[in-house]
Amino acid sequence: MNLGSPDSTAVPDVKRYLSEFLMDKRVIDYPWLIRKIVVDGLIVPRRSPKSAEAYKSIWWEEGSPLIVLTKQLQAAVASVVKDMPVEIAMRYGHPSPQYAFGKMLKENPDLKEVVLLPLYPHYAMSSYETAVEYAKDIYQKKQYPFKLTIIKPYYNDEAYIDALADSMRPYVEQEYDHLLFSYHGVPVRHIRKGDITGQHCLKVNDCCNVASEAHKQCYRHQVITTSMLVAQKLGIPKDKWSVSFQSRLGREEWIQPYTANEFLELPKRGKKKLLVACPAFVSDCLETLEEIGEEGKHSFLEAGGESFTMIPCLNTHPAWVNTVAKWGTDIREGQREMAV
Ligand SMILES: C=CC1=C(C)c2cc3[nH]c(cc4nc(cc5[nH]c(cc1n2)c(C)c5CCC(=O)O)C(CCC(=O)O)=C4C)c(C)c3C=C
Ligand SMILES: [Fe+2]
Ligand SMILES: [Fe+2]
Repeated sequence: MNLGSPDSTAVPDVKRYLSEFLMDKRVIDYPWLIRKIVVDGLIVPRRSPKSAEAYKSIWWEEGSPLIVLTKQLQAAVASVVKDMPVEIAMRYGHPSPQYAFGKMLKENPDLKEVVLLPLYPHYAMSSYETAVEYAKDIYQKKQYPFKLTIIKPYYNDEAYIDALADSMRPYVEQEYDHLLFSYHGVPVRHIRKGDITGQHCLKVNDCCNVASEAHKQCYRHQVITTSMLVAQKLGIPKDKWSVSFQSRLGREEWIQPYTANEFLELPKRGKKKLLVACPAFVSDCLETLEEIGEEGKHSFLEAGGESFTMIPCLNTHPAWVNTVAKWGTDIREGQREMAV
């Protein structure tokens, strides 16, 4: 299950998509009436034409890159686990979890268990949590006869880290000055709100590096961990990589450092040949192809950078396809460590 995209790059379709996305109470978590005024009264009308232009610049003949790449992942996994049906669903737009569950059940009337893999390695209220809660709601309302098993965030899973490192290795074998892990950002408030202990996140000094139960839901801790494990696996020294956060929306403070600022600062520190990886996204999408690959590249080169290389997301990398297939078969065979 992935995030979803508009049905087309036409402004009305982008409006519909942005409204569904931003009216989600786990994305813009204001009381309903305020959310409605801010989202449908201000953000959506202002943002839709600009967003539609951005989508146009990355759209493929077959459709949105995020949807096309998720379909390609589905086909690749299905070709490995030939005896297990594989479907895709989106949190917003199409296909919905209801469509995917219904299709699987229709084609396999004695279906016993469905394994849901959120295509987000890290826990965030606005990504993993909303996808899972939405699918669970539909599952409960429709009273499907099968069991629903959900894969937990895999940000530190060995097979996931191996696959990510494999996909990045050819790039780090070339000459470069710095590797930037750019993750989708979230508001600072969401990090505090998700702290299950109520006394750890952004309260304890260097919180993300101090062991805590809070890390089960701490996006910042989880993305730092992924970056550290991948850098270790690839043998990249500490001063040659860093983490930053992109895609900020609104005036509120989001977690820092901001990727857009890093693109301006890195050349000043002599980091002129840059590699960028975006592991918050499993499939390349608007936020990687346009925000980083087009806008980000332009601003880094304008600020004195010499070369800018974007490392593709996992997409259909064979190591990732095999990992997903193995998680599915392991769960079917009763090994449940991956499940929530
Ligand atoms: C790690 C995954 C994601 C988190 C966390 C997340 C939080 C988040 N996003 C917005 C607002 C927007 N995000 C948009 C696009 C977008 N976001 C993600 C993933 C996460 N978002 C993806 C994969 C995409 C790309 C979708 C695609 O079709 O390619 C957009 C829409 C595009 C735009 O107008 O910029 C918005 C808006 C918020 C507010 C938020 C956390 C609170
Ligand atoms: Fe987003
Ligand atoms: Fe933390």
